[in-house]
Amino acid sequence: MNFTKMHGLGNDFIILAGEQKLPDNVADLAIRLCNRFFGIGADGLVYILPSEKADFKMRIINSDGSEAEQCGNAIRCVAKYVYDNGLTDKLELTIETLGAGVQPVQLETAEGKVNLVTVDMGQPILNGLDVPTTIDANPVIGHPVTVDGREFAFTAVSMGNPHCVIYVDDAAGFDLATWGPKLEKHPLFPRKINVEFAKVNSRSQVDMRVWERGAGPTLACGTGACATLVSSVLNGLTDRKATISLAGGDLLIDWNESNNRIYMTGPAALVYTGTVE
Ligand SMILES: N[C@@H](CCC[C@H](N)C(=O)O)C(=O)O
Repeated sequence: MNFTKMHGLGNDFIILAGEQKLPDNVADLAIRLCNRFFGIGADGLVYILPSEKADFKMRIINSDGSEAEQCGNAIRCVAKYVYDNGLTDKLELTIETLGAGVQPVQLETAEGKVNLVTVDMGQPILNGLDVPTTIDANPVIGHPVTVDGREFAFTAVSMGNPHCVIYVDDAAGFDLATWGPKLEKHPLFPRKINVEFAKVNSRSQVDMRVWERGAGPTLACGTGACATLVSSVLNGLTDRKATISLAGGDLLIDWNESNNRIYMTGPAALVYTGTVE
């Protein structure tokens, strides 16, 4: 198999293109290829497929073999891949996702290659049962969740995939490994959840660290950055446009007031191409 390794702010992916559909053994393949010791190593396996509704379709399989509905960093990598490899010459295109519909994407190039991508990530889902959580409220803001005797307050947001945002005193120093997996699998979250730990520094800048459903601690999460901005607006902590600073770098997130849509701008990068059996 020919593959391309790419990343969005260090959230890294194995990109496979040229297939017509996902193989039957896609979960096993993702687990094997994403393994950082016995495989190529990545947070997820991404397929670029033909679409009947959009220019391209993207499917994202987490490193544990579970399929996610959407991935903000991967969609930027897909956009760069298709342009840089001559599969399209459009600087404005559409990409179909499993759980967030068809998403319009704008590309910025430097020396003929894509370096910055803005994605229309659509409208956030705030109804608790739809995120999904087990909480029948709309929106779910500052709801308590207790793990091992420690209580956190979370705000629930779906960007096609589920997120809970928790405010902490020190996001960069937060103990993700202890609390992340327990929150990810808490019974309040029937399809598990991506967990963002955020520290608001000003009305236009937030530090965030993430424990991802199906992938663990990653250096960045695009949908998580969108969820963090939405949560921060709902909690009265930031304006509708802010920089979300992740371990791998910054994303600019803009929640448009007139159409309720979220625009994410950030880089995408090629690491290398290769072949694997
Ligand atoms: N890293 C991603 C999200 C990938 C999917 C996630 N782990 C899930 O299971 O929902 C992003 O950049 O959005």
